[in-house]
Amino acid sequence: MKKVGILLVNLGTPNTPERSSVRKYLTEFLMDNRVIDIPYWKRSLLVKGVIAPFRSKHVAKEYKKLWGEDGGPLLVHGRSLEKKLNEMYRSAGIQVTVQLAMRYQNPSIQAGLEALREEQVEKIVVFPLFPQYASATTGSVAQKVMEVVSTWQVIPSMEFINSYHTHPLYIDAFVEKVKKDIEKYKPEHVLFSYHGVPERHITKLNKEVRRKNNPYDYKVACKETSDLIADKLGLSRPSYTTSFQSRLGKDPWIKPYTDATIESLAQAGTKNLLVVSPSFVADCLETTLEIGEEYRELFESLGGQKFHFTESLNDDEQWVEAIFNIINIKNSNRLSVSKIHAA
Ligand SMILES: C=CC1=C(C)c2cc3[nH]c(cc4nc(cc5[nH]c(cc1n2)c(C)c5CCC(=O)O)C(CCC(=O)O)=C4C)c(C)c3C=C
Ligand SMILES: [Fe+2]
Repeated sequence: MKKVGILLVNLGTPNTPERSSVRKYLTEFLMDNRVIDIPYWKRSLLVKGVIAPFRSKHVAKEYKKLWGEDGGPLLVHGRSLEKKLNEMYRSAGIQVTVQLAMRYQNPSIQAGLEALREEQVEKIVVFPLFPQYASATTGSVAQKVMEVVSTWQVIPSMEFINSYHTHPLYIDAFVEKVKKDIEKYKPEHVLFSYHGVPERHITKLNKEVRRKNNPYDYKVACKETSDLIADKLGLSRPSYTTSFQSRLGKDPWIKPYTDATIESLAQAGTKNLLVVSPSFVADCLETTLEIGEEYRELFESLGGQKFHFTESLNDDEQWVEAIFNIINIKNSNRLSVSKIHAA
């Protein structure tokens, strides 16, 4: 069997929670033309002149709330996941090395790939920690990985797992967590809140892949994930909703927006709400603070009484096993081209 390397990739984290590191992180992130897809000169003015210098103050404060001895939440959860997966392969007697990388800042994709090359792996499986495909996340990770390996003399066999938003093991991992919270809190309504993207991203992508219910259309994919989780929980509409959070800037993002949805739910008399965020497989600023603090305050200010949030998958055993089985090294070893789990 070929020696395989797995590159687990999440979004990124500043090196420290200080404003200067956060500014550097935001600059690298938002200068990616898959994230802010406008001409370079405009993006440069906007990001370097406005967003990074101003936003870094507030974001640094937010990171400081969640920063621990071992770094920010995405790094801490990612390292633990990496360790547990390495142990799982070792105990299964499969020769695999798992490396965590971040698309922006550190540990970098370049360092992760080079560590795998040092291990003399013959094949690399890239597993983005983004279940739903988006050009801004999964697409950007794939582009960066290709940029790095394209400089090598020997390009190993590569597999890009570019979507797993309907994979039963990913769905079940969330179902188990939400089921426990439903039993505990007995919410009247479950809100599935995903990170949003600008509408323009989806329009561009749908010009490229012209398929009904295109699985790479992020909005379609998020709704499919919600429906699958809801179905397994025995929930039916209107007792659950899908919405989109974390928008940035003035352009229209995909709707409905989470804040507007929470407002409507509260105004319609919902008192007990559970929020689940399946686009994040690790807790981070956008879950713990945006949902756990901002949206809680919003709901309560409009008469809501009980606001609950389901923790993400982080390094749960069930999630570790799910990744192990989604990647399925024994089968994937026979393949040398990209495999799409969603289609
Ligand atoms: C145009 C801007 C952005 C797009 C498009 C975008 C897409 C996108 N992002 C994630 C996942 C995460 N984003 C996170 C933080 C974050 N996202 C943006 C902007 C865009 N994201 C910013 C500016 C930030 C930084 C924080 C802030 O300023 O609000 C994070 C959390 C990082 C952490 O906590 O350490 C994640 C994860 C997805 C999945 C996605 C598209 C589908
Ligand atoms: Fe984001």
